[in-house]
Amino acid sequence: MTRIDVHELTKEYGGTRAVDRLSFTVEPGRVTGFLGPNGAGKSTTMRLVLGLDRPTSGTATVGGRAYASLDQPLRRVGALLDPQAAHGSRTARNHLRALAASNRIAATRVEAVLDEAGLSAVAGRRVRTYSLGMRQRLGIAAALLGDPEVLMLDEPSNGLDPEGIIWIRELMRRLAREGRTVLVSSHLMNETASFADHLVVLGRGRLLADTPMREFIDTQVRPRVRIRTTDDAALGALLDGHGHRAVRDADSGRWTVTDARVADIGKLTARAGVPILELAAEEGTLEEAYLALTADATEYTARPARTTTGQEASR
Ligand SMILES: Nc1ncnc2c1ncn2[C@@H]1O[C@H](COP(=O)(O)OP(=O)(O)OP(=O)(O)O)[C@@H](O)[C@H]1O
Repeated sequence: MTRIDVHELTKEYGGTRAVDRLSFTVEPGRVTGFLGPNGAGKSTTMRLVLGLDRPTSGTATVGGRAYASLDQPLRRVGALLDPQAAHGSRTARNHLRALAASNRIAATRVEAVLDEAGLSAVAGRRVRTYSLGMRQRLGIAAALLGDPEVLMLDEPSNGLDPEGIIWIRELMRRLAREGRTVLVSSHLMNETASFADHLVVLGRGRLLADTPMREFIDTQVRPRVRIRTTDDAALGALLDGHGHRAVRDADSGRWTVTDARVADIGKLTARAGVPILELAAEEGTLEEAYLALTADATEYTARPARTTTGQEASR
């Protein structure tokens, strides 16, 4: 089984510390989402793992070895870093054939990955005529070419249409099920939530979290309960009387009780005889959890828009 091991990794560009004493392990058999604000150091870390840059200090290894020392590296590690990497004047098929030949990969793999990426019908076209999504598919096909145990994909959903997004999600899940090591960076939180088992989160080059996804959300987002009644006055008084913080949305008539569990609120309202139309636990989302964690680690933020409270009545 092949792990990616990053140990005390540091990379400085001039005065900028892009990666700062970073240590984590990417395990096989699961998809690890690699998250962090713009400039957090995700791409730099991937480049260091691939030996495309030299670390200032520390190590990054694949299966215990530096990438540069791997024999036939494309058979061990497949990577998508830059979808523009293919030569525009070549056809997609020829681009992959050249890659296969230089890495002693069987030519039959070319047709297999073209098919896998949905590019068979356009494989004879020059890459310069490809859309961003098609280039992205070609980059993923190239990453899969050597049937590698380790895959590192930098924002693979970029430019993909909805069908392509579903494809890449299923592909990553399947690769993990096959026991491969899959590291995927993304800024799309809903997407990441749909495919990642585990998360590594960076902020300003440092490790902010290395945790299973569900645990990450549960520790960052307090539990909430959604509740609707025919007697708002009674419910409001009951929650208030028991020290619960609750907000009622005027449009839907739903209350959201923060920091509460559905079993407790259910018992409370049942005992008090408050009629209930709806009662549900509200799951925290990855986006909420991520924003809570990275609030202080975001270098580049737009001025927040002025928010309006609408018709919410808060208690
Ligand atoms: N070749 C380089 N020369 C100088 N600075 C660089 C270089 N590559 C990256 N950096 C700097 O290192 C920091 C980390 O950049 P990196 O691209 O790794 O972040 P990222 O997390 O991938 O960001 P994004 O989400 O925007 O892709 C940034 O401050 C960036 O400007």
